Amino acid sequence: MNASSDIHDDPDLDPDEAALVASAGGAAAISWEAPEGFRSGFACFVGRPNAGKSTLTNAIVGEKIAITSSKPQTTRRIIRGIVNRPDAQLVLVDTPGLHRPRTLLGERLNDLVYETWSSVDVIGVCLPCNQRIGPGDEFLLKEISELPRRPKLVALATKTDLVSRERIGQHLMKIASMEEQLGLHWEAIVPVSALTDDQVDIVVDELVSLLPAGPVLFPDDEVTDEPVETRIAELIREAALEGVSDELPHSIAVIIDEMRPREGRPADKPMMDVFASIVVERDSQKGIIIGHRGERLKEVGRVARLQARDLLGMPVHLAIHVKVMPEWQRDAKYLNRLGF
Ligand SMILES: Nc1nc2c(ncn2[C@@H]2O[C@H](COP(=O)(O)OP(=O)(O)OP(=O)(O)O)[C@@H](O)[C@H]2O)c(=O)[nH]1
Repeated sequence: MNASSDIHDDPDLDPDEAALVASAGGAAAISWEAPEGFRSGFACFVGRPNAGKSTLTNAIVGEKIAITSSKPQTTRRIIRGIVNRPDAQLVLVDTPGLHRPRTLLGERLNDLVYETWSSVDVIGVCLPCNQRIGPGDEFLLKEISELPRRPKLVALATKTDLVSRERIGQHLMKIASMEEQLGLHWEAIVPVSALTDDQVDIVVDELVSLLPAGPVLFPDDEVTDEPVETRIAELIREAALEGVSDELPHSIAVIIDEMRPREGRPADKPMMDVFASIVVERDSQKGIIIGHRGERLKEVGRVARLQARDLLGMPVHLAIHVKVMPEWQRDAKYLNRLGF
């Protein structure tokens, strides 16, 4: 194992940051009793890689919680977002994609997927309008229909902004015909574009209508119960994946080595020190991440630092090391260390 390239951004407050810190103190938790007829429960989105699951989750929850990327299969952890309404609380669970396991990591991820599917009340099946429904989608639905405890299903025809109305119509007909073909039942079929925010509210209405009666499950000022360290690790991973070659995404993991408030700062001007490692499998991959004269890593740090600052509501000093851990995806010891 070896470490390299360390980036340190200028930690001084700029006026923007000062404003952010000033406005971060005022949020108060509101608590209320669940009224008669209140519904609560869990939902997740499934679909082929790139189907738009994370983007839809973000559009619904209205805060950046899951990572989105133009590369397939980058959503690796379960991340919950919570929608609070006067009549319901909807907890969204984001799952990794299901794929043929080639490594121990692959097997563990698939187990996680089945576990998540079985534990939710509703599954939203994302079927992008710009791609034909194929064997991959059918495989996924067959797996769901064979679960011992089958949740309710809603079909979501995603990315409607990319195609014509005529094409949307054909796509919806095809989705409807899957009921008979695969012996399943859609509670609803909803066309939606998360990108242009078209029908996102209808998706939420449908999901909520399928939840059981129940109390508030999480305090209503919580957007996600994912530890903040995990969310910052995801932000760094997302930034590191931007614009890198196709073989890299599966080989990247991020560990937050340490996160602590900077000592000696005035109480009204806090700052967070974050020490993180990007883990890759080979020296050549380390080179790609770091880039010529460290330029790429510096950019990764800059992007992730600004997002971490928004998340924490205070300036962040971010130091990133790149480490090589050969074959980490196959090694139980490394996987445990990385939290899988
Ligand atoms: N035009 C358009 N693009 C979208 C929409 N939703 C998602 N995308 C894009 O599609 C790509 C994949 O979206 P994601 O939300 O990451 O897809 P995912 O299903 O979570 O992908 P995996 O994590 O790989 O399983 C990204 O480039 C998104 O910007 C949409 O409604 N319209």
